[in-house]
Amino acid sequence: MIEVSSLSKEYKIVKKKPGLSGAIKGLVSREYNTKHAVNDISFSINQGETVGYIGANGAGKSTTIKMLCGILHPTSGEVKINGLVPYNNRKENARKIGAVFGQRTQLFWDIAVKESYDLLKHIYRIPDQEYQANLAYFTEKLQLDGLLDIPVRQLSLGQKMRCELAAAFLHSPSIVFLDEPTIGLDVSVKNHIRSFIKEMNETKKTTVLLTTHDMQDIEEICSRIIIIDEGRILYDGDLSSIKHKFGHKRVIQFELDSYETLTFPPSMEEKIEVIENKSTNSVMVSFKQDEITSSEIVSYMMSQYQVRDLTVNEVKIETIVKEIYERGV
Ligand SMILES: Nc1ncnc2c1ncn2[C@@H]1O[C@H](COP(=O)(O)OP(=O)(O)OP(=O)(O)O)[C@@H](O)[C@H]1O
Repeated sequence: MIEVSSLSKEYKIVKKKPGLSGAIKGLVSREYNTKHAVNDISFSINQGETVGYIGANGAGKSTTIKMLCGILHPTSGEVKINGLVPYNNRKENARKIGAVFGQRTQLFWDIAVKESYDLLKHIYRIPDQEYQANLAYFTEKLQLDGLLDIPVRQLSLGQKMRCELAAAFLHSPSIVFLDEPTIGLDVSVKNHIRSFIKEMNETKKTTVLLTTHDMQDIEEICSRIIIIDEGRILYDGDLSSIKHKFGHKRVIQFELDSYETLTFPPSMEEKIEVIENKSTNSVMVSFKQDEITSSEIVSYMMSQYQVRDLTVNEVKIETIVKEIYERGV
């Protein structure tokens, strides 16, 4: 379990004075600006939850994750990971958590991947049986065969990220922090990585805290999102309720057999917008979910026309998040 209460982190940034005289004065007396990177945030995450921690560049995501991992001390407030304060118990905390920082590696650059894993086995004191079982499982799931004997520096980005994920899960952590795990990867590797993370959550009940700018990662992995902006929490709740709240517009596309004219009852007509393409017999109906339901529209169309196919398009999470940044919750 992750418990964060009134957590803040300030960075002191030296004010630079202009010119040579400014630089010399700066050697004697320094002035600072204060950056409130994380500003009084509180949340708790239960074992087995999958939470997306999202926000614009510079919102304070990495700073939060670094405090949760124990790398940074907060300026005020507190973090507890399974009852332990991470920055006061770094070693103990490290045994319980796994981390992937998409832009950095925890593998050793010049030695074969398998040798890095062997070192991690010793660092984390992983029992031999557990290590062998995990390694075999990850080799199959992440298709690591053929990569284990290669030095990390020779791997492609996608290969390296698959190896990084295995490294993060090798000691069976109960919580993983994933900071941009799919950055720069092609669609097929992204899918592979997303399904692996989902499977680890479902089978081992690993808690996942995921930071990403790729909203598809969030859609596919997370059931809850926390949105941070300028160090403060803007939204904390499940993905489905925010979609319900903001995803007012839905679109249903119908493919029909040939028909004469398209008509709707007046009570329905005033709640929908219809775009018709007679040449392809396709009809697009858009509507607000709080005014009329998809099933009312679909039932009506099925009763009046020969419907060959239909698709319901959900509003995209990207659109919702953009709207929240722009006008708040
Ligand atoms: N070591 C540091 N010294 C001074 N300021 C810092 C330091 N690290 C981060 N900051 C500032 O704190 C703020 C939050 O940074 P942070 O890296 O936590 O954001 P982020 O949400 O992870 O951004 P990104 O999506 O770009 O990675 C930013 O304004 C950043 O410039």
